[in-house]
Amino acid sequence: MSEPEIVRHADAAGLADSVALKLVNMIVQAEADKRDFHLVLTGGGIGIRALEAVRDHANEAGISWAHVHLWWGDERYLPDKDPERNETQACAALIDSISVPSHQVHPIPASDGLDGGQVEHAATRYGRELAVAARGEGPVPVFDVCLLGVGPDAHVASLFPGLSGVREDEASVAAVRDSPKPPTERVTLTLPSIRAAREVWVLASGEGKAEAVRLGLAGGSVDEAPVAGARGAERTVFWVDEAAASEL
Ligand SMILES: O=C1O[C@H](COP(=O)(O)O)[C@@H](O)[C@H](O)[C@H]1O
Repeated sequence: MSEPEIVRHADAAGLADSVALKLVNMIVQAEADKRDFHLVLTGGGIGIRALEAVRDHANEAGISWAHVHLWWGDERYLPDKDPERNETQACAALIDSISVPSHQVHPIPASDGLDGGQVEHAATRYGRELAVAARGEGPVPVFDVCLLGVGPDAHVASLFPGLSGVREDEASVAAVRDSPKPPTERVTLTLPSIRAAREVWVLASGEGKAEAVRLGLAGGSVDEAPVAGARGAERTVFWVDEAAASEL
């Protein structure tokens, strides 16, 4: 696992823009190499803002999305198109405006889908989809970049302090039934899946995230601060604005 690096920007706008530019450049390079690029999306304020910036830069540059696969780090287990779903927000911010092949967009199942409203079944289904994409090379494909927001309570994806999901070390995907942040039911990648990513990028903006960023970089108990366990195989970057960096 890699040691975290910190990239600081003055504010949320600069942070989102810089994340977007870096991502677009990586996608352009992968397309030039004709290599699949697996990107894990996040929900949350700065995560969605970064996707809007990706849309603007990508459309300006006219990039190809032919080899890009989009996954989600977590989802709020709600009906399809619910405005609180991370997928719905990502579609509005980015996906509806780009020409990524639809079979390469891999949303986490919705609560009104094929799983009869059973969040555990939805988690199992997503785990299977990941395994198929990994083509026998592991439980999940090698994600090029895993984007993660972080909550004020130091959660990442839907791995919350003190809940069992943080300690899951076998399954690639976990169901959450008791999220302290609504909705209570969620589906999340587990830490082993996040750590399988080449690069993990934690995005944090605003003073409310300052303590979580401090804990995430201090590398303390993952059970108390799941963000401390968010590390990439090759690179870990904490993209922060000055307010989120105020306790460093
Ligand atoms: O519920 C969630 O929260 C986190 C952080 O969101 P924020 O609005 O406080 O930035 C997000 O990373 C996660 O994907 C989402 O489901």
